[in-house]
Amino acid sequence: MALHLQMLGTGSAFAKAYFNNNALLSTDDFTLLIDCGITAPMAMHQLGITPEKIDALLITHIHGDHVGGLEEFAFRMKYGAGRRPLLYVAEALAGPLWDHTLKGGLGQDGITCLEDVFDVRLLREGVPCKIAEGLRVELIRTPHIPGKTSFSLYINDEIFYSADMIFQPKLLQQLVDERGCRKILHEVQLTGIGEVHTTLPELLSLPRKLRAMISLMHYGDEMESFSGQTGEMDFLRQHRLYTL
Ligand SMILES: Nc1ccn([C@@H]2O[C@@H]3COP(=O)(O)O[C@H]3[C@H]2O)c(=O)n1
Ligand SMILES: [Zn+2]
Ligand SMILES: [Zn+2]
Repeated sequence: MALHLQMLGTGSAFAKAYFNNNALLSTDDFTLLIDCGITAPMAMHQLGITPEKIDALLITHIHGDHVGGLEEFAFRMKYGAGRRPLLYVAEALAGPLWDHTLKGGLGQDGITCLEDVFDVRLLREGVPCKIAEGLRVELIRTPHIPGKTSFSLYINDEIFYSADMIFQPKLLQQLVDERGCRKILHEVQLTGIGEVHTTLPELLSLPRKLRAMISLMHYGDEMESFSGQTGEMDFLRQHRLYTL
């Protein structure tokens, strides 16, 4: 079954020309939203996508550009559709997501925990989870910021979707050599040092075979000025439909 990708946004955390780097991944009859950032409600509105049309959410880590839209999503599903959306989240993130991010806004009479607004499915690192027919996801813990637990995704045993992460060339090479990875959707920081992200020069240092598999996302407003400077790698464009 073909997998389709449509990015709600392809921007870095503070990009203004692009929405937050959130992805719609769809099979023929199931749509998963990977991350739901601050700008996700507006991006969905522009695309004519209501929360009811999304079958499940999955979050990679707790930063505003990845979870900041969950409050609106949950409220609209509860008071609009009258149901709890499916939320796939790493065991390690479920507690902090409620306690440190959502409780303040969503907490009220009748809503006292994550499970009151989401149908929570806990994911374990390294254990593939069948989310739908033709859609399996495995969490791979990848370093982002010290003390900030973050998970990249290995999808259908062939597609790597990076969370925000510092450069991990050995992981990328290993996925390709040993696990049959054929496509890499990778965050990129185009300017400055890559203290908490992967820089373009780092990705350009990868072997050509890997570069040819990479599409870039989570980039800044300066993206267009880097046209032609990314070697074999292309920029994912927000809202465009891709078949993976
Ligand atoms: N040590 C850090 C921590 C955070 N940041 C910025 O904050 C953003 C949070 O969302 P992000 O997409 O992970 O990108 C982070 C950096 O821009 C940063 O630049 N350096
Ligand atoms: Zn981010
Ligand atoms: Zn982040």
